[in-house]
Amino acid sequence: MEDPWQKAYDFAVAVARKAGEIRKAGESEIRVMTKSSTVDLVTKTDERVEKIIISSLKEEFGEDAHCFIGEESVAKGEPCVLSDKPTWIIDPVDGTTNFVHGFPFVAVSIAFAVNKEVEFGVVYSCLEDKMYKARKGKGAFCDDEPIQVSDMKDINKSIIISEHGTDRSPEKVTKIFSTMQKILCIPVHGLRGSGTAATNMCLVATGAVEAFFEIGIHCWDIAAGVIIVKEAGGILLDVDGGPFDLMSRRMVSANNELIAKRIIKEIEIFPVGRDDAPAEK
Ligand SMILES: Nc1ncnc2c1ncn2[C@@H]1O[C@H](CO)[C@@H](O)[C@H]1OP(=O)(O)O
Ligand SMILES: [Mg+2]
Repeated sequence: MEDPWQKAYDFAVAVARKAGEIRKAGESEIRVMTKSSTVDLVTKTDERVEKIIISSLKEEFGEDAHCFIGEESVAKGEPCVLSDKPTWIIDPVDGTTNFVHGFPFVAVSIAFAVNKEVEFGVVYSCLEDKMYKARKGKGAFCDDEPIQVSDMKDINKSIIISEHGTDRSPEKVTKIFSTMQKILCIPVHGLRGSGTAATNMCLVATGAVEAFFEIGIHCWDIAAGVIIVKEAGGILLDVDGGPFDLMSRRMVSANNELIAKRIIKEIEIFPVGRDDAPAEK
């Protein structure tokens, strides 16, 4: 039987590279704006790159063949609902704050979901020039080399990634730092954060770190990373240990269940609205 999504997968890799190159070339001036708060940044590049990605995909596959969830389109009021229809989930610039400051981890993240399950994902870490990709049942790769999660089972010999997001209300920041303190004091070898969720997940997939968890991320930050981690042999769970839900804005990705569950014991959960929650009137 002909492989139904191979062409889309190959095209996604090409589009991610093209989008990353636009970014690498740089703008003479980065125009920074804010979204939900003064630390939630967006640039004209984010908007421009997302438009280029979506119009390239529409041109290739037809105007109405697929659905789209894109970070900047949702910010402008487009719906963020994952249906059973083939859906592209796009973050044109994951790590916008890094991009604005010249901190060298910025990724383009493109995922494709069918029947609400991610079929393939591509993360182009454009300043490092690393292309991560994975397709359901076909393995995970970095620059065409197979990648595999770490086989570490000992939390005391692990590196864990987390981020602190853009919500700076003291209650949330206190919970985030309390969780980080508890994890550091297990103790673990180290705590890290690249500033991009998509890249963080690829670091789990390559075995550079054992786990990455965050509350507050969005589906477009992690959709491609989800399949890359799974295909590299890792697991995804909710922060309460239940099944992972792409639209819940909560995630633990890890090399194995032992490490994931050990971290989950320390996570102080705080509420965040779902990505697919009905828009407030
Ligand atoms: N409100 C939020 N809380 C936590 N993480 C968020 C967030 N909004 C975006 N992120 C994403 O999480 C990572 C850092 O916390 C980045 O990948 C960032 O994506 P962005 O750069 O596309 O905004
Ligand atoms: Mg993002």
